[in-house]
Amino acid sequence: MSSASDRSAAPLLEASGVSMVFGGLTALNNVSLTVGREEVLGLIGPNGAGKTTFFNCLTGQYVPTSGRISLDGTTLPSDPAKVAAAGVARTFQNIRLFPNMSVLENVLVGRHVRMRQGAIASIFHGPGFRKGERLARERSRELLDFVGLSQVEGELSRNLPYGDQRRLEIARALATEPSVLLLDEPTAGMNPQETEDTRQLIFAIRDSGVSVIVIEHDTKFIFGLCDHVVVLVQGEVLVAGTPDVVRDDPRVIEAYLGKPPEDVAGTATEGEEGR
Ligand SMILES: Nc1ncnc2c1ncn2[C@@H]1O[C@H](COP(=O)(O)OP(=O)(O)OP(=O)(O)O)[C@@H](O)[C@H]1O
Repeated sequence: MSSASDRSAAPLLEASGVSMVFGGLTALNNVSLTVGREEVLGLIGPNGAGKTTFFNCLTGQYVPTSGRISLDGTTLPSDPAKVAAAGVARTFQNIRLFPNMSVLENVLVGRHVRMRQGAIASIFHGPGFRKGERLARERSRELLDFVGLSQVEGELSRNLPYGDQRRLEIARALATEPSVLLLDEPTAGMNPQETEDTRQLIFAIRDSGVSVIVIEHDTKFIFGLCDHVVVLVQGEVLVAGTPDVVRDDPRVIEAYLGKPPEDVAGTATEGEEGR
């Protein structure tokens, strides 16, 4: 039997030998990685490397052809609702808010993953239901405060500026009370200030006790953010390690980035600020 200290030393999320084959195309081949508690892991790689497919396997959207994914030692089911309830939340490459719902309502949608109202209470809006709704609103407002959107809780989400829509997606994902948050290109299309704000928000999420996996093409952002980085190329792990190790690996520079090293290098010290 494992003790509590054994458990806290063990990885929070573990993928072992995950492969995903679509017809004749191997999108993922034997991918293994771990994510620790309160860790930010970066997942980088060229277009078509399999990054989003890997997220889809983690969240139960895809059933891997082979391999195992576990959270806190328990194998995750291939069912998105059950995976969300187990503690894995995500945002998408393209924003998927409910455009005609308010900012607060969008977060409440995420919150409902955690609500345990009985059918009778829901139908008759009894005291249990009303209390649950009140608590859900309170928690949703806390999250809006956390991401800096308290002032606009009544706005329709479609009227928010782009960067705020991305923050709202993160608040909605956090409303499910995840232990691991998956962010798919959270800074795509952002200006430098929004990108920096997102970096600080991810540090704050980590410090609140949630592990984060981030897919990004902006390697400078990744190297300045993450504790560990995994490089996927053609569905396989090419290199994994700390930002320093990954940035200096010639295979990463040649095989993945094909860019001069000075374009690849982020500053290692940037990543240490958040700790
Ligand atoms: N549902 C699917 N059916 C068939 N092929 C798929 C499916 N989903 C992904 N693929 C293929 O798997 C490969 C990996 O795609 P994926 O979107 O995971 O890459 P990615 O690393 O996220 O790329 P990008 O950086 O461009 O988003 C691609 O060749 C893609 O066409």
